[in-house]
Amino acid sequence: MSHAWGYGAQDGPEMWAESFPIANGPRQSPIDIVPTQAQHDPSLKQLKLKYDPATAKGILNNGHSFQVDFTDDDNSSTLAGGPVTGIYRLRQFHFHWGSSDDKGSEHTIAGTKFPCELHLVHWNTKYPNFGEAANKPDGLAVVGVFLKTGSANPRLQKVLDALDDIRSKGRQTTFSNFDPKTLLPASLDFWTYEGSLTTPPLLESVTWIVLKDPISVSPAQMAKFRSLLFTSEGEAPCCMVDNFRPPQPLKGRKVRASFK
Ligand SMILES: NS(=O)(=O)c1ccc(NC(=S)OCCc2ccsc2)cc1
Ligand SMILES: [Zn+2]
Repeated sequence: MSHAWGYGAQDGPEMWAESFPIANGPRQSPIDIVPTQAQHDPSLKQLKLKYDPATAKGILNNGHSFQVDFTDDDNSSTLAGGPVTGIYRLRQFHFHWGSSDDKGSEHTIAGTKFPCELHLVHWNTKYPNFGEAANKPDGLAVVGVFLKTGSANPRLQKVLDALDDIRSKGRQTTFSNFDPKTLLPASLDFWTYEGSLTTPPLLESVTWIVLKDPISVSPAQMAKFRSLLFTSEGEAPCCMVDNFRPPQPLKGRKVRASFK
């Protein structure tokens, strides 16, 4: 049975539970983060991110977003500290965005939506590989970064310039010598909670680490994201926009803050 899913009226987030019943599970993502209800946890360690630009491999339009993939056969690019135990390896990063600047992020802050959200996806090296880690409760750690409209962000430009080569679903090209740390804000203050993948298979295996501070993106740069297509070459073109899942019920989960 095909588990074809998307973000349209017929195959979007409201329909996903039909093929992926975990969509109504106890630890689904994203969520609305309410800062006044998050508890400062002084036992949370500082986030330790170590990325080697040489591990950047390629950039792919996967029909839902685009992702920059990294070689993850050693501990060259890793996440440690913060809320996690052990070492997690960087697998890929990707984004979610809207058709207009008033929406696009998956997590929201007290109901506020951002035009775009970056996800850096890591897997726990206590498991042999991503696929094995992806279905374990402590298998994945995703760092979320909000993008806020303002001045152009020069650090995004290399990624955005590559989009011309991957306009349609299935297109990919090489993407090398890139340090994703350049995409992060100055402060690594974060909120953290136990959640899931925000797209099918919606596995409840993600420790979410959502940074408090956004990075900037200009309206012209947002237009570049929106120039991508959900569709393959030869199909009627459908703009890749609004590829975000709305916030899901908290179901009693606690959100912790690394800062006061
Ligand atoms: N938006 S998200 O960061 O929660 C996110 C991250 C990764 C994925 N899925 C990936 S990388 O799937 C790779 C294929 C796979 C293998 C085992 S389970 C999925 C989906 C959503
Ligand atoms: Zn994502």
